[in-house]
Amino acid sequence: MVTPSEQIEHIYRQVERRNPGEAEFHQAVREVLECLGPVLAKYPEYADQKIIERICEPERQLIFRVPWQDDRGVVQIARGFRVGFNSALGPYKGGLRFHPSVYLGIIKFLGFEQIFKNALTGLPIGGAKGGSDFDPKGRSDSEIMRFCQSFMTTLCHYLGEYTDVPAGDIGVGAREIGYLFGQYKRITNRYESGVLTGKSPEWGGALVRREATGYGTVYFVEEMLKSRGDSIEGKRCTVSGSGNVAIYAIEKLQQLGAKVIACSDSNGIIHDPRGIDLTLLKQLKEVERRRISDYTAHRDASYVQGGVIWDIPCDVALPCATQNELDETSAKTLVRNGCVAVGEGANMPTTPGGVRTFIGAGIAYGPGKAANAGGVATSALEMQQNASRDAWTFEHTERRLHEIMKNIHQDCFETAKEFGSPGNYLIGANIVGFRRVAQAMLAFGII
Ligand SMILES: NC(=O)C1=CN([C@@H]2O[C@H](COP(=O)(O)OP(=O)(O)OC[C@H]3O[C@@H](n4cnc5c(N)ncnc54)[C@H](O)[C@@H]3O)[C@@H](O)[C@H]2O)C=CC1
Ligand SMILES: O=C(O)CCC(=O)C(=O)O
Repeated sequence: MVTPSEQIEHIYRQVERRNPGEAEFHQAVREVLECLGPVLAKYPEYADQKIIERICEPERQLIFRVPWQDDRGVVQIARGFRVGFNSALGPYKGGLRFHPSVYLGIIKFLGFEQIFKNALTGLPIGGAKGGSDFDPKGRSDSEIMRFCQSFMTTLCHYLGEYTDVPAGDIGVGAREIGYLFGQYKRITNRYESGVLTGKSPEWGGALVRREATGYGTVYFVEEMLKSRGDSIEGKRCTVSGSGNVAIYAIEKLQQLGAKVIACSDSNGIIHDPRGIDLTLLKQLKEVERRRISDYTAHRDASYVQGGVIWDIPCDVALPCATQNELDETSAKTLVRNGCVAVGEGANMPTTPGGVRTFIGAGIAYGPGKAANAGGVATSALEMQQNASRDAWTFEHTERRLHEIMKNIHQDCFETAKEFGSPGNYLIGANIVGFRRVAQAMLAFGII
């Protein structure tokens, strides 16, 4: 008789063997699979129908050449990716990442995470991710436009509001979505608003989508603290990154009465004990697209090149930059310094050792697929508005986002309890997301 944990170990070994060299994908799969033992014990039909094995195999994977010309007239060749991982709950949905570190293993880890995250939102969206190893840093506006046009020239054949709906991620914001949408419209001869989300509100985008991931992460942390009789008000917070997710996490933390004392970019960290000046940060990062070190030219704060933000004592830590940015050593430092809550705005920012440290210490740990689901949830709200040719107010959309985040928290909280691990949001999130997808897959038969 093979036990559920032996079955799971066997499946994981198969995934490793079939996807060599994709370390981030292996890490994401292992984390989910390690939570599923009690689920297989309760639902033996999942094993009979090989639901886990099917979920670990993407439904489709596209890799394509993206040739483009730089401002000097030199031809450049990048690689494009789009992985449609699972469409049991709806059309493929997930962002595009433009960053030189992108390869198939990164896109697959992100796409895999997206399956469960999207299921957690309770909205009808499947899981996908895409992107390119194109490096937008230092590129002119016209280079970005030419690259986006070339990228979409190939990708457009695989998209559609009922098929696959990309959005932004690292290196892809409203500017890139504009160029991508323009090219899609030109090639297909269709003004298909619902084919991309994260659009500008002037031409079909949802208000609050820009803010949604950061705001949602803070709402999730607020719920975790509330469940422990605590609140965000007055907390000292550190937020890594200074991109879309970080900026709007800082905004919501400040609105709720917290003080954010540090943020970062890939070069270094800013420590501003009086509290980050958000107007200045937005001007530097969103308008002027500068490095965060320039903050100190305008304000009395310290900049540490290559510093570790998690060394700064705080009550609440929000990793909002990139995968594996918070390791076991940093996790131990945070716990030792009295940190009571961690909310992952980024995807898989904490290494497995770091996650074990947080859970072992009993602090409130909100895993990315639950805590940062507000971004994709608001993308689904953007799709709703596009489908009904409607545009909701900021207040209405933010209220919907807030409700969704509260529901995600509640579902994770209750499910962790149901499976014997109260307070463990990692187990709660993975089981809620997995069970929803698994039930739909069972209903569809072997496809
Ligand atoms: N944009 C969205 O709606 C969503 C984004 N995410 C995740 O949030 C994270 C951040 O994404 P965005 O803010 O959209 O990207 P972005 O491109 O707007 O910003 C990324 C930020 O991270 C910083 N960064 C990158 N590597 C770093 C490192 N090693 N150390 C410190 N800082 C570093 C960059 O300097 C930049 O400030 C990513 O993990 C992304 O997958 C998750 C859910 C939705
Ligand atoms: O809004 C979306 O469709 C995707 C957001 C995303 O890429 C993510 O949740 O990591």
